[in-house]
Amino acid sequence: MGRWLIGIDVGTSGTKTLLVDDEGRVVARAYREYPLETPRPGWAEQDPAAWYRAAVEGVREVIRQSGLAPADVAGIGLSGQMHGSVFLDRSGDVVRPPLLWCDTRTAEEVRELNRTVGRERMIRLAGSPAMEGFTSPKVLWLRRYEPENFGRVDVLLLPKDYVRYRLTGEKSTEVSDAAGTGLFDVERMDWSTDLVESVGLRHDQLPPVLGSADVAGRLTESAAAETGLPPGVPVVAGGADNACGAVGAGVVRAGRALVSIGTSGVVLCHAPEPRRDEGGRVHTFNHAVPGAWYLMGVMLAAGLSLRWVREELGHLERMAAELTGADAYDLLAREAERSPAGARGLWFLPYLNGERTPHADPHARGVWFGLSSAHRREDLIRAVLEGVAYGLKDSLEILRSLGMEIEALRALGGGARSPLWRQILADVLQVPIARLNVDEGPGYGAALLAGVGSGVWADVAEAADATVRVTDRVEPQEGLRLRYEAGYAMFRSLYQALRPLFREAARRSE
Ligand SMILES: Nc1ncnc2c1ncn2[C@@H]1O[C@H](COP(=O)(O)OP(=O)(O)O)[C@@H](O)[C@H]1O
Ligand SMILES: O=C(CO)[C@@H](O)[C@H](O)COP(=O)(O)O
Repeated sequence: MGRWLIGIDVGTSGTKTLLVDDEGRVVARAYREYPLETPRPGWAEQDPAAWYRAAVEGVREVIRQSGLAPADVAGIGLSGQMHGSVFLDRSGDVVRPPLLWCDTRTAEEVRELNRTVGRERMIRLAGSPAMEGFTSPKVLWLRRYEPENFGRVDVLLLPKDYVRYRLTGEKSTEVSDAAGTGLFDVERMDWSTDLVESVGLRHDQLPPVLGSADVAGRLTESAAAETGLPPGVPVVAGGADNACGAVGAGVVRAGRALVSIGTSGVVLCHAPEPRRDEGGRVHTFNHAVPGAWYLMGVMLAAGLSLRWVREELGHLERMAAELTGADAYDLLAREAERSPAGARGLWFLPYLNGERTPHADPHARGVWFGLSSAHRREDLIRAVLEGVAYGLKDSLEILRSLGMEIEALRALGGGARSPLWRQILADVLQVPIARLNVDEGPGYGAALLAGVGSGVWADVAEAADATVRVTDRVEPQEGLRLRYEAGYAMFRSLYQALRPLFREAARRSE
């Protein structure tokens, strides 16, 4: 039996597959994109079959790149975007496209849950109040607007659980993704009867909940034929992308924390006990480390804000990238470097799709504020990078106000690969931003979980300790502290001032 591991991260823009050796070295990687469907404004759906295809092709590609014998693979682990509602019928077919974490159609259902179950009770049981992105309001939405589809639901899975079901034929989930449903008691670590019944589901419509490193099943004959691996390879339960990101960044014990700029933006810290935020601004979810939790604040459009700039304003960079093979994001960052700290008095509110932490406001929208004819394109881009950093500072401040001691943040996600963005993070958040020897995040954490499940490492903390280390740190520049503190105060005031207008604008566009 070989000792090579595969980690598959079922992300929002695409699926990343990694092949890792038993010393934690990444030896091959593959990436397959798929579309994000927006059938109506605020809706976000994907085709689960596309996730599975991307995973299968990813496995084939990493094996091909490495030249490894397929029989040398010891285990597979999965990580995935959280909260998406994969409704399966009795034959295991998808009832309707899942509603994803970034889908905000459920504002009415969120109000209903926070009223009927009670906001405080939701926070105590589920670790967070009901929010548009979570799974439970999606179930209510289905029951209300598509009763026929609701009647066909046999089981509810999360995105990576669906891919694992296709690989193994077993339907299950695990603690870290169960925690993001809004149906799970995060302290008792079991489905909450009250929460499950509040959305009209029965217990038997929810899958068994495993530990993240438990072996959940083995590769079936048909999945083996599709992936090119031998049948019987163990597949571990895996974890939510943020839990796996934490494992893959070594955030596996108290005092460790990370900042991630992917599509979303996250500040997350390890928590040995399930401390809740009574204000419901950050979430308390179960970790992939057994018996542990993590607290996190989530921005909906962190990397997405820069991606939007690239798509809508970055024609030059996209063209240059196509001609020269450079990365359009790198070119945008280079342009932003020409703008000074504070972007010549320009602010950007990164609320393109509403915001979760700290405002829980689906109506908030993006804003450039302070624009004058003196501003240049470079200022517009820098203001976006700074606006995302200010939004992440909101999460950091809340975590600290809850007593979480955070001395430094480990950086993850595509955005954190930019040296300029890392420096801005260090300066705005006033904490050192650490880089790691591996910054693959969730897919890497999933591979480590596969290693634990197949006996390469004794437990999750040991796997992370053996493989993940800090390679360098960006320090905050003391000379910019006051400027960014003033910038942050203005950023916060802007949202407060605009909040009623965001509501008014939403009412007008109904
Ligand atoms: N070179 C770069 N410089 C700055 N930002 C980048 C760079 N490369 C990627 N990004 C940002 O990272 C985001 C994608 O991050 P990633 O971790 O791959 O996201 P996800 O897993 O959510 O799809 C992009 O939307 C972009 O904002
Ligand atoms: O909704 C959340 C966490 O609560 C998101 O973090 C999703 O889990 C996916 O984010 P990306 O990895 O695609 O940015």
